[in-house]
Amino acid sequence: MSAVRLDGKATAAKIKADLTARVSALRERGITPGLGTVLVGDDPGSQIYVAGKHRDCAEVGIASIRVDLPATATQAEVEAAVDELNASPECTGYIVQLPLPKHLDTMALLERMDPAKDADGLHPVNLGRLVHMVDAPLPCTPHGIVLLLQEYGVPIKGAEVALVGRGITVGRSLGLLLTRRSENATVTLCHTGTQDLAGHVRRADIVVAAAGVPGLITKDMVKPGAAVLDVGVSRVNGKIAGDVAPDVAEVAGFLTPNPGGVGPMTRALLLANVVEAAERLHA
Ligand SMILES: Nc1nc(=O)c2c([nH]1)NC[C@@H]1CN(c3ccc(C(=O)N[C@@H](CCC(=O)O)C(=O)O)cc3)C=[N+]21
Repeated sequence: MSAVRLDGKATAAKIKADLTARVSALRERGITPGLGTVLVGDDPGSQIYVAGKHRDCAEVGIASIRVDLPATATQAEVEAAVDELNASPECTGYIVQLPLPKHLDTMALLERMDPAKDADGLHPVNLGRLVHMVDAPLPCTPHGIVLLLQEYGVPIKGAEVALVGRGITVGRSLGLLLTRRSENATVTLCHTGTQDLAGHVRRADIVVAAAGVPGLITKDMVKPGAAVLDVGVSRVNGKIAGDVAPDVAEVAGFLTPNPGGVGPMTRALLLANVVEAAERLHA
């Protein structure tokens, strides 16, 4: 048996085609959505992601504004960049690329962002709205995962879901998303303090691996037929290594390739947040 491939690249292309049409409708009204990125330092991974985001923008007709600061930038300098994007009419949504260098106060910077321009859905006000189950820009990776499962008809309602990793960008936020009434999944949020990880994963109909530990999820841990989504982006010998061991494909019913799975969905849903912010602003 071999798992159905959850093709994030192809699904993201469909989403981008829809966004391209919505961007041209906005442009006909004289409105150009614009994505801002704030990148501090020269982490090679972050450089690649930010460059990719600007390429994606060009593809769907979104303008982009890039602010790059040196690794030595002070809190005040990064705050000034945030203030500038908050005030800029060309910027309808932006992100501060994470993680930031250790000397910076990430929470203070996120709180300083205009929640209406929060393209990542990670502003505490927007995460609070998600907790309250009211409308807000959604975190991109969790939203992308839900759309990818829906695209392939993987049932979410009533499913047992094991989330591996409690990070704010994936596990924690995805748990909130999947337990809304509209999704109605049952979620177990596993983390480094979990006693019996294999036991929790084995019960799951859907497994999302976002721990950043290469090969953490092995074949023996996966229930036959389960959907497995690999969010891991570790680098081992220069190559992307996911959190899911390759032979999981022999037992899983559905599996994301990596690369080509969750990553492209994350990028597409970032664009969606920027377009939605522009639509909301000019409604
Ligand atoms: N504020 C913030 N928001 C983020 O969304 C954010 C962040 N900070 N910091 C870093 C992580 C990582 N991340 C990825 C997005 C897409 C791919 C992606 O599209 N990857 C391609 C492969 C790209 C390659 O080959 O390097 C793929 O999976 O097919 C990967 C990683 C977003 N992040």
